[in-house]
Amino acid sequence: MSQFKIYGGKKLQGTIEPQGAKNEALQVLCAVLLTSEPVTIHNLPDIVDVNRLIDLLASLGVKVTRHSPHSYTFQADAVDIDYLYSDDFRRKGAALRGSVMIVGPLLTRFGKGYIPKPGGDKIGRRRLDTHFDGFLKLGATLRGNPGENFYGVESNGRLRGTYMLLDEASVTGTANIIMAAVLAEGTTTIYHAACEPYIQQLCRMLNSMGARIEGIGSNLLTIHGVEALQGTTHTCLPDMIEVGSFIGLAAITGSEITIANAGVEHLGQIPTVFRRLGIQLQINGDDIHVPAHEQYEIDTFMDGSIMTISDAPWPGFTPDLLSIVLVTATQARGSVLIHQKMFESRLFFVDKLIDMGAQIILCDPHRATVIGLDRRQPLRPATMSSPDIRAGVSLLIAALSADGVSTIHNIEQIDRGYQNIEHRLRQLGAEIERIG
Ligand SMILES: CC(=O)N[C@H]1[C@@H](OP(=O)(O)OP(=O)(O)OC[C@H]2O[C@@H](n3ccc(=O)[nH]c3=O)[C@H](O)[C@@H]2O)O[C@H](CO)[C@@H](O)[C@@H]1O
Ligand SMILES: C=C(OP(=O)(O)O)C(=O)O
Repeated sequence: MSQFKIYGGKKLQGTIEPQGAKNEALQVLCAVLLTSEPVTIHNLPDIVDVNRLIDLLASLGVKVTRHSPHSYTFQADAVDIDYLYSDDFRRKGAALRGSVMIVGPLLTRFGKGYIPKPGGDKIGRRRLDTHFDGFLKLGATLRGNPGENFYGVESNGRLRGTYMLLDEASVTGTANIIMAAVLAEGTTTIYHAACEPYIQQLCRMLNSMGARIEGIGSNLLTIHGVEALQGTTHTCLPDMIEVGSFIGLAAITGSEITIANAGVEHLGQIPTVFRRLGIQLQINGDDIHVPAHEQYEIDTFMDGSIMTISDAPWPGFTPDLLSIVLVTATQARGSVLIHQKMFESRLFFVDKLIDMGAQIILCDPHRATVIGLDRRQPLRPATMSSPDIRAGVSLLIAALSADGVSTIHNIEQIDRGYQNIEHRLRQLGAEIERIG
């Protein structure tokens, strides 16, 4: 297992550009299975999860042409459905969360879709009920044995459009059901749909392939099924989670950083939430300039009560940035309650920050109160291990702000979602070494 050695306490400076969005990439890659024609995708992040999914597609018989690390053409004109029965598939499919989204396209186009219990971060229970309830409503039947951690759906003939109210606005669940419904017979209405920019982008791509999806950006989607889809070219948006990560990094290290081509119009609540921590953000066109902050002061609510930052399905604040907000708050002036509503085990990493000298009270698995140090004392360097992708980057940010040498183990978690991060941060002046 590899490690980062970080020589922290230095101010950084310069311009950094976000990679393409990981969670969008995982959706649109699965969508290539919906047509036999070529689909070209640009701005794919060169990260472990995306490369694993591309490898899985290739194993399924999809022709993969790599133009650059970020641009590929895929052609699913000879899909090998028998691969779904192989041990290799059980292994590769289980390695990442995003692989679950091959089920919808395979089911609707080939009449069967299977998936081993997918991987991804260990951040609490991550159920798949929404996905499978949706497939069943479209007329599929369950096959396989959930006890064996292998789930399958099959259909005899074309899926049939219907009305469905999702039990929760699951991001990958909505994407999976949309992809199944675009080729179903008749009209599907999905209420309580997730509508993250990832989903909006998927819907735009599918419409450019000939799908008929209405209501994009809302929680009520109407999908008129079509017989077949054609090829297209699609470009992924900048990764909003990277944008938020860089804002937090700039503030806590007191660095002046410009985030170029940040996809500002797609960031939703992200700038507002960081501004509530007292961070100034200057938006110049599509760039975000974060000036060097000697201090930043957490706002209170209008009535003077303590600020709470919590996650919610889009257009609420994404859960994937709460760990970054939390670490950024440790050097602010003032206090904030971080309330992680969606995931049960995503805040446990705060014990590492407490070891580094941060003042945090973990109230329960979902809530932590941060009492900002107002830079009275820097965080202390530490040796730690990255429990999940976002906690990993939060610890990396903490280490960059700490005076001295820190080590982070299990950085494979960070590599899942951040492209060549040490190289990009070194260009801002960070001192980071990868060992192993
Ligand atoms: C590959 C990918 O795209 N992963 C993202 C996707 O995961 P994923 O699609 O797996 O996450 P879901 O949206 O299904 O659910 C995430 C968690 O939130 C809970 N939940 C969800 C919706 C809701 O209305 N109420 C609720 O409590 C679920 O029970 C679950 O515990 O969306 C998550 C939520 O934005 C992100 O953290 C992940 O980065
Ligand atoms: C939780 C995340 O990823 P995944 O769903 O792939 O585990 C994330 O990107 O923060």
